Amino acid sequence: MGRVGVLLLNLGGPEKLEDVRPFLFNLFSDPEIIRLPVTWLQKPLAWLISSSRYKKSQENYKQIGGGSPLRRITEEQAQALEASLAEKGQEAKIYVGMRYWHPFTEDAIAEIKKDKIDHLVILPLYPQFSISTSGSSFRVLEKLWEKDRVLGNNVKYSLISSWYDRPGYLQAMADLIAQQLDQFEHRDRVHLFFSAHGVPVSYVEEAGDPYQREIEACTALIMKTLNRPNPHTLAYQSRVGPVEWLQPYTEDALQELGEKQVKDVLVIPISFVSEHIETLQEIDIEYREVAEEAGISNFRRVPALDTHARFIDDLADLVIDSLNSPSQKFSDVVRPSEELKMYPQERWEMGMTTSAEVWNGRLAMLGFIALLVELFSGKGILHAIGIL
Ligand SMILES: C=CC1=C(C)c2cc3[nH]c(cc4nc(cc5[nH]c(cc1n2)c(C)c5CCC(=O)O)C(CCC(=O)O)=C4C)c(C)c3C=C
Ligand SMILES: [Fe+2]
Repeated sequence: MGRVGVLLLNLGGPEKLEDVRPFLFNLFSDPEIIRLPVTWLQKPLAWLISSSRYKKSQENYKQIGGGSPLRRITEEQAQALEASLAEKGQEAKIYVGMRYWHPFTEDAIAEIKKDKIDHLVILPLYPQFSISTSGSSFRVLEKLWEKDRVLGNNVKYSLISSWYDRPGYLQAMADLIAQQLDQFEHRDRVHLFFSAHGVPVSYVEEAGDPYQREIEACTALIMKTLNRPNPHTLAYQSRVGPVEWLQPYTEDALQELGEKQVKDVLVIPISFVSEHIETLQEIDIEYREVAEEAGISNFRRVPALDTHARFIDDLADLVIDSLNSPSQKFSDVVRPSEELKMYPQERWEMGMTTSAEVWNGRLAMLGFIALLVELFSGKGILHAIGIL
């Protein structure tokens, strides 16, 4: 098998307040995050949104100590995984590849080439697959493999697209939930509130993103593993922009529980395995306020898995299993197909005619001018709906 490497994929986060704006620019430049009909508009729009959003976003990062803990935690997970693999007799070097901030995926791949890795296991730290997360990182990798002969010829890879149904992951989640439940005075009446990061509805309904299906299956499996009688709800958080996202929204679902006189709520962040801004700021500060105003007096959150021993042990088993079984290719996972429509292609088939392309261009130009006017005047539709 030769030299084995494991590439942990993650989103990345700004480490300092000055990083927030370029981080947001990178994020909104990704066509898997904002799907536009014309590609040339992507960067101007990313510049516009990051320029107008970064101050609000910086305020949130200030509340959690001035930066995202994601790099530190992902590196700790990498170390723990390397140690766990060594204990199981599998030597492997672990690399971290972030999509929108340092250490970037491209830099990790440069290291992998330098270290002459023969077999690379590609493991996203997202339990469930989404076009916007694992899919986007797989696309970056696919392009690198296509472009670079050394990679294409010398580095064999095993691709893991999602792993939300792993027994060790489920058990680790259930253990963390049980530990928190047992700290409530009336533990059987606590409402378990699964909160997943949302995606726009169009990702699921038009582009065929399996994310919602996997989130729902994961919630059911965790409830089964936990084996407690508590009622539960699944809701979606972190909505951005004016389009419809998966529902129910976390804030509405909390309000509804308050109206039903529910007093004890335990929030379980489900789409991510590290603490990050959306657990530390959005849930712990913003949603806590919503809950308390709605009359939920005991509001707690389950901590993220981070380097939980059972979880890391299971990731190590997953890596070993994937080395010994046939792997999917990037093209199996992210090439547009009848079921899964990655950006940009199919949604814009109507744009394949010359006249439609011309009109797309004109409309995009008009839109861009309107955005510039709005940015500088502070008035317009995007301000009215809250995106700027
Ligand atoms: C499974 C997890 C995630 C999905 C799905 C996801 C989709 C998604 N996110 C945005 C917009 C933003 N995401 C931001 C930060 C952020 N998002 C995730 C996870 C998922 N995103 C993480 C782990 C982080 C980083 C957290 C950190 O600690 O820094 C941000 C920036 C933060 C902010 O300004 O609020 C934005 C913006 C979209 C549009 C989207 C799906 C289309
Ligand atoms: Fe996000």
